[in-house]
Order: sequence, then C-alpha cells, then structure tokens
Amino acid sequence: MLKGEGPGPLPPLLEQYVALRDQYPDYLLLFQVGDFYECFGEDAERLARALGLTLTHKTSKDFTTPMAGIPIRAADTYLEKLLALGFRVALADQVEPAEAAEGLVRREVTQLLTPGTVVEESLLTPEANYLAALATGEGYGLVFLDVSTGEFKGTVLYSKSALYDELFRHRPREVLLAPELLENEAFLKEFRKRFPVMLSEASFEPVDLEPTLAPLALRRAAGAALAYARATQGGRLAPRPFQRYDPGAFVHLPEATLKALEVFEPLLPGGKTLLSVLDETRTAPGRRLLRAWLRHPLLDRGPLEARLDRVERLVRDTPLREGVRRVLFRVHDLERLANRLLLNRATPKDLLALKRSLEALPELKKMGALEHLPDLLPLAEEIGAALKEEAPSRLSQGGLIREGYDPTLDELRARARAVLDFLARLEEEERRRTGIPTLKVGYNAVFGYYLEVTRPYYDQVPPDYRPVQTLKDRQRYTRPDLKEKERELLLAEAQALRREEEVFQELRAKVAQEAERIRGAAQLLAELDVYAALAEVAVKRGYTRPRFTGRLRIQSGRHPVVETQGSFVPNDLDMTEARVIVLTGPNMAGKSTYLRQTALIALLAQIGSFVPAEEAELPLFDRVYTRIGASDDLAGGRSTFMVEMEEVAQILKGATERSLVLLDEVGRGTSTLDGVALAQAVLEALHARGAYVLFATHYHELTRLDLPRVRNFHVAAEEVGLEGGLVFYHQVLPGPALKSYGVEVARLAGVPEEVVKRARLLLEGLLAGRGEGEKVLLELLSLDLNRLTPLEALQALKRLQEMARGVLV
Ligand SMILES: Nc1ncnc2c1ncn2[C@@H]1O[C@H](COP(=O)(O)OP(=O)(O)OP(=O)(O)O)[C@@H](O)[C@H]1O
Repeated sequence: MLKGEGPGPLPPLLEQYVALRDQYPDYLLLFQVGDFYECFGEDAERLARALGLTLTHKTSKDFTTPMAGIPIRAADTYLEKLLALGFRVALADQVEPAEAAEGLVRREVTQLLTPGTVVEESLLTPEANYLAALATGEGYGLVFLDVSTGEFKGTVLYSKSALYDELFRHRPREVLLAPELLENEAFLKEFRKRFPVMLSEASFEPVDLEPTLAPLALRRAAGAALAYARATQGGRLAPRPFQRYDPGAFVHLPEATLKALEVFEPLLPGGKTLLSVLDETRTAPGRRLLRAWLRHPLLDRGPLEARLDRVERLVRDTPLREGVRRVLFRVHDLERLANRLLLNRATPKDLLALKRSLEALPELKKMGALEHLPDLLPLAEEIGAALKEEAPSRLSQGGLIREGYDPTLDELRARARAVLDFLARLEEEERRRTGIPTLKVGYNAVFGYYLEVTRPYYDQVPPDYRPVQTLKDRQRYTRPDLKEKERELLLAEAQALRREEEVFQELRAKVAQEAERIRGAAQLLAELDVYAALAEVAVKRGYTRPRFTGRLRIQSGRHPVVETQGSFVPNDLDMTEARVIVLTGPNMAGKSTYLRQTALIALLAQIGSFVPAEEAELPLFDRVYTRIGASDDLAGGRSTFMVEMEEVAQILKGATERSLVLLDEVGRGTSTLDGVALAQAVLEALHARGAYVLFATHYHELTRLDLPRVRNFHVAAEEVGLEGGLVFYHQVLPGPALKSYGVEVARLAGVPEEVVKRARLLLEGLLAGRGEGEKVLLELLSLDLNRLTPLEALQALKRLQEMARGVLV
C-alpha cells in the first residue's frame, strides 16, 4: 500500500501508480507526470535520500503522501547515479498525449534499467559493461554477458580464490546468483565482503551451449544471464556465440597482483595506473580490447611474437602509425553500433555514424594497415544515398530521407509542397482580388489556416469568406477550399512521415543484415587500435621490444608509471644465475618500485607490448604473484598479518619454477623474531621450488642466507653530514645494505629530535647487545640435525661462531 494519510480510496493517479509499481517489485518505479518522473510514498523517500532531492507531498482532497521527482529533461544524469548506487529502475511513461486522453493518461513501463544490462549510450561508459551469472555444480559456472556489445563468455572455476580473481578481473556491475548460493548464508556473507556489487535473482534454467558438453553449472549460469537480460530488454537480445574460456590458458594474475601493480585501479584515489599510461587507443572497442589483453596476458611465445611484430611495424613506420591513428579517430564504436542494429534500436544518427566509420576503412586498406578488412563501402554508400547528412536524432521529427531516394516519398512531399505553394500564393492573390492591402494568411493550432482582415477593411470582405474568430481589431476567416487544402496538406505530411519511417526501417533492416560483417570489421579495427596505441606509447616513452630467451635479464629497466611523474633512475636486473634476490636499503629508497617495475615489464611483454628498458630478455612467466604493502582487510575482519599470511599461503601453493614472485617486507606484521623466521622459511621454500623471487626487506639477517641461487642487492643511499641527513640514489647495486637507516628516515619524516636521539641510543644498545645474541640462538635452533651433512654442519658451526663473536666484541 502507499504510505499516506487520509481516509478513503487512493486518488486515481496514485492508484495507477501503485498498480504499476506492484508489477515490478524489484525495481524503483519512476512514474511520468508531465515533465517529471515522480515517486510516491516510501519510494519517494528512497529516491530523495539517494539523490539528495527535496521531499514534497502530494496532497489531494483528503489524502497526502510523500513525493519526490526528477525532471525528465535531465533524467540521464539522475539515472546514471541511481544505477551506480545499485538501483534497478523501471520507467513508466505516458504512452498517449495528455490532450488525447479521456480521463487519466495511459502509462506503461517502457524501459527496465539495471546496472548490468543498460544499453542506452548515454548511461554507459566506453568500458565493457558486464552482467555476471554464477551457479554451482562440478565447480563454479561463471558467465559474463555484455548486453551492449553482445559479448558472451564463461568459464568453470574450481576454487573460491580463482572465482574472486576472475570476478575482480572483469568487474561486473551486476551479478546473478543461483538460488543455492543466495540461500547459502555463509557464502553470501563472504561474497558481499569480497566483492561488493549489486546482486540480483534470476531463474537458472540451463540452456544448450556449444560445445554441448558444457557442464551443467555453466549452462545454468548462461541460461540465467540470457533470461535476465532478455527480460530487461523487452525480449530483444543479440548475444554473440558463447565462448568458453579457460583462465589457465593465460598468465595467472591474482587479484592481489592486479591491485598491487595498479594495473586497472590506483591504490590511492587520483593515482595513475598502468592502463592510463598505455591507453593511447582511439576507439572504444580498442580501449575495451586493451583492457581484455591486460586481464589475460598470454603464455605462449608464438602469438606474442605475432603481436610484437605488429607493434614493431607501427613503431618503425611513423607515417603509417600516425595515419592509422588519424583515421581511427573518425571511427565510432562499431561494436555497439552493430549490436544496436541487431536489436533494431539504431537511430538515424547511428546509421550516419556507421557510414562515416565505414568510409574511413578503405584508407586503412590503402595504407596497408589492414588487408583483410571486409568491403563495406557499398553499405556506406547506401546509407549516404538514403539519409541526409544532418538527420534528426528522432525518427518522429521527419526530414531524414533524401530527395530522390524513394519515389513514393518524393510524390507525397511534392503533394505537400504544392499545397504550401498554393498557400504562399494565396495571400498575394487574395489581396489583389479583394483590394485589401493588409490581408494575411496565417495559421494556428485551433483553426488551422485562416485569412485575416483588419477592421478598416471589413466591408471589403468577399461573400465566400466565413468568419471563425473575432479579435479586437481584426477578424479571421476561412473558406471551404482552404479547409480542403489544409486537409490535403496534413494528410500528405502525415503520409510522408509514415513513409519516411518505413523507408528508414527498410534501410535499417538492410544494414542490419551486414551486422556480423560490421562486427568482424570492428574486431579487426579494435586490434589495430591497440597495436597503434602500444606503438605510440613505445615511441613516446622509448620502450624496446622484449626478447623471450628464457633468461631474466633487464638492462636499464624503468617503472612505466613512476617514470612519467618525474626523473627516474633506470636499474638493471640479472637473474641468469640467481632465482632469489634479497633487496635491502632504507625506507623510501625505491625497493617497492624496483620490484613492481620488474613485474610490470614482464606483464607488458606478455600482452605483446614493448617494455620500458634499454634491453629486456625474459622468460615466459606462468604466474605473477605479489605480496606488497599492508593491504588491510578491515572490512573483512582479518588483521594485516592474517591477510599477509593468506597471500603467502596462496603463493606457496601456486608458485612454479616459471613464476615471478614479489615479496615486499613479508613478516613485518608480527614480532621481529617471528617475522625473520617466517620470511626465511618462505624464501627457502621458494628457492627450492625454483621460482623467480624478488624479496625486499629490512631484515638484515636475511642477507646472510646461504643458498646457491640467492643474491643480495641494495638500493643505494648515503648519509651526509653529522646530523644524519639521507640522500637517495634509487640505484640498485650488488651486495647488502650496510644498515637500515630507519631512524634517519624517521628524522626526515619530522619525528622530534629528542625521540630520534633516544632511538639512536636504543639502537646502539640493541645492536651491541641482546638482539644479536637471540639471533645466534635462533639460528642454532633452526638447524635440522637429521638432515645436515657433516660438511654443512661444519659450515653452520663456523657461521654461528662468527655471529657469536660479533655479539661479544
Ligand atoms: N628508480 C627510481 N628513480 C626515481 N625515483 C624513484 C625510483 N625508485 C623509487 N623512486 C621514488 O622513491 C620513492 C620511494 O620508493 P619506494 O616506495 O619504492 O621505496 P621503498 O624502498 O619501497 O620504501 P619503503 O621501504 O618505505 O616501502 C617513491 O616516491 C618513488 O617514486
């Protein structure tokens, strides 16, 4: 019922509102009243709260209820906001003109908008807009559908962490959960925490997928996505053939890695991302494809070299690169255009955009940028022959079809024009006939065309004029033949308008037959766009082509994002012999940056991009793991240390000899002794595994690790002056750092002098005293006597003795 006060039945308007609203219980119903969309009752309160609107009251005789509304003129802005807030919105429009209505205007729900299914260009960004559906069975069946482009794909995942990784990668705006998941409270709770997104219900009836062997969980999820999307689109949907993909066929990039490397999103608001540095694309499909590549870097050399060849060609051939980018600038979002064609939603403006885009393609062919582009020029010519260059955006306005395209239309227009000519001549003729110099032909909505005579000439009005309206100083008349002409004109105009619509629809249907070829062209253009963008970045920033030699050796590598923000000191990395690098150096020296740049270079190489280095030899990594920084999961209720160890556990479970692992201060979240012990054990395990590990740490104990493939490096910094000022060189050099400078950095940060002094004193005490002694004991206890060879035992003894000597001196 409607929240309100007052006895008796609802006023009729509100009754109509409630009836429609109750048909769409999961939606916020916006109800057109004239120039506004209104909500009443509790929904009015929700709307006002969500959008910060003032709440008013709808009051009639003995009834009052809260009311809030948005102007239809500015509806898009508000709708966008509502969708972003996770509302589903139903638009109930007036479907007949108010003047034509007998009593209450008829209203119907004309559009259902949900975050994951919008197709209105005004409510979309150029990014992919995914609706996801999730069902269980032999694993998690996860399906993504982008209603705006028709992209439709899915995969089966066998662990929750893989599931969340995949969700994080795609960032769907709405997720449909199968009933067994919606009813599983524990799952739901965790899901909400890990992946806060709008959840919706749908019927999970399985559909057939190619290949028909697809597991039930996948077929159910696909069925749910299709059914839900179809319902919001009024039954119209044009999905592309379902694509089943295997995340294992790509480099594994866990959520933590994408976050830590700031691939798509900055860690701090306003920060720059890898994507923002790379995104020199010129078209929306190109931008979406670049994102897709970054989501799924490749494992195999063949396709990577092919991509690199394409990029290299555009790097070397500057006129070609510039030409391509210039042409692409004129190409519209062909993917979404093709989709709108298939849905019968393309507007005249869409067809013109299509025409302009298609016209640009032969130029690309001529340049030699794309050989296999389908020839769609005839289609562009057809559109050009039919539509005027400045077609109105709405069909109902008419005037969009060119003269000479359709004989029937020309004939109707000629008829209308003849009447207009007659009316134009009429004024002249009647003035002559009646001798009234002020006689005028005019038009208004009530009387149609009329003849107007001013008072002084009333006696000259001829007998065939019939008065229709008297004003203060003038009189308006009509004439039987005038009425007739007017009817003729209106009829011809209405018929012409209808014919225009028919012609447009025929044209659209004809163009829609080529939608698949347009999609094909869109795909090729998107790729070209990405190659050109990567080439542009490579030239602009001085990247080089990586070589997949199986060795990890980077000369003068840089961080692709940090280097754009100021001067940057390039650094080398050579892990030909080494597998573990222990990196020490004061805070702020550049350890994290060095770690990240290594992974970013590898990632860039494995999407087929040039890399920020003078020279880069790389293996093909299968996974990139990171454990960087304190990613508190306060919302998830897990402590920093707990999160850290969970991530470490994942890494230890998954890392192979082809994996790249970045560890930044692992162990920091707990007591020093625990931390050192854990860090060492983790390093030893990864070392045994043969993974490529970069380990940044303040635990100088770790620089004494005695393993064959461990190397020590440090980031250079220097103390200047007696007061312990610190200069950072950001230079990575062999050997461990001599000390950690933590106290000096604290001083730089403005910690009061007396505290710094006290810390220095304490530090000296610690260095000289107990701390070291404890480490000797720890080392002693960590020896596994059952597994030591006599030689190793002797070496350990020697090391212990040296350490003990250090303590006592
Ligand atoms: N090679 C470099 N050239 C120029 N500036 C750099 C370089 N490396 C790092 N920086 C800058 O130095 C600052 C500190 O870098 P980073 O965070 O990597 O230090 P860190 O050693 O990891 O510090 P902490 O131990 O406190 O985490 C950053 O602002 C970064 O932009």
